[in-house]
Amino acid sequence: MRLVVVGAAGRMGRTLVKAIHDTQGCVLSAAIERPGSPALGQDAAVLAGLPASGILVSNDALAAFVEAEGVLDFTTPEATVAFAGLAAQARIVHVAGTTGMEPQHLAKLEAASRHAAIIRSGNMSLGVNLLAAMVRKVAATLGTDWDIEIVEMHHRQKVDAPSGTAVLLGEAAAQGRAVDLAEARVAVRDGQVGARQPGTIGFAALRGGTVIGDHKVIFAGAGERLELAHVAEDRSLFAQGAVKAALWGRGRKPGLYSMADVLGLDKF
Ligand SMILES: NC(=O)C1=CN([C@@H]2O[C@H](COP(=O)(O)OP(=O)(O)OC[C@H]3O[C@@H](n4cnc5c(N)ncnc54)[C@H](OP(=O)(O)O)[C@@H]3O)[C@@H](O)[C@H]2O)C=CC1
Ligand SMILES: O=C(O)C1=N[C@H](C(=O)O)C[C@H](O)C1
Repeated sequence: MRLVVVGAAGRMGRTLVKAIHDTQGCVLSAAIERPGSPALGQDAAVLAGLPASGILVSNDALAAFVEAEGVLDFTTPEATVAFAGLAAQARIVHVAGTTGMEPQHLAKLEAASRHAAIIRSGNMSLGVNLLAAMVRKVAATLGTDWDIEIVEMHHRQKVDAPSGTAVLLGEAAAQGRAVDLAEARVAVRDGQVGARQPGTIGFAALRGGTVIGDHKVIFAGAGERLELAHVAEDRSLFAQGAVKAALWGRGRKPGLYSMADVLGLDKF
């Protein structure tokens, strides 16, 4: 499968180039960065710590997409919306791992998914998607006298909070309780905030050092606590998940899909 990596010089971009190199049946067909990026003209494989491939980083996304079958996109919400439009034009699979997406970005992704398969997830790992399925089940089993709090920690360079994974886990908890996360969510506490409101789902975001991604969902009841956690030890697990998603999406009809679809976890 011919794959383009956008944001190819970023932390995930470099990891994706390596994952494509390591996957039989996949080939890097182009590497894209924004206009003005110092990475333009550099060999994408060399940036990823591999021997030179001859694929030089460029900023002509549409030209790259029409020659490819899929695009792996871990960039920014604005860039991902633009790439979704181009991937729809080129009718190629779009794997969107970008987090911090607001409702207006998601609406545009939804529109683009009428023309091409988009697989979007705040976390492409098997472990987190399995955790989400467990959280949904536990939240459905326990009543609202069990408080739900989601704690995440990431490296100091991360720009969005709460993390996409924390939101994904919050959505799973909200689904389990049959409530709307937008109404139940409490993402900031500072000062005299008053006692915890029953039924809310709280978030706490920690930032520091080089932490790749730690997530914990706490169910706090009277006199006991249940904690479900995931620790990402290497970015390659997200990249491998993204490549798997692209392969799964090849030949699939247009639509907006999730990693749970790719991993067949809906039946869990
Ligand atoms: N779903 C998942 O499993 C995972 C999701 N993520 C998410 O992926 C995203 C990227 O993370 P990370 O790699 O750490 O971030 P980085 O900042 O290291 O990488 C993002 C890259 O995208 C580039 N970029 C930005 N705008 C454009 C554009 N318009 N065209 C082309 N390239 C562009 C940036 O270039 P420049 O720096 O020059 O602006 C940068 O090289 C985040 O939203 C993160 O949360 C991360 C890990 C796993
Ligand atoms: O920015 C990151 O690094 C990560 N982002 C994703 C998120 O926001 O949940 C996934 C992973 O935790 C790493």
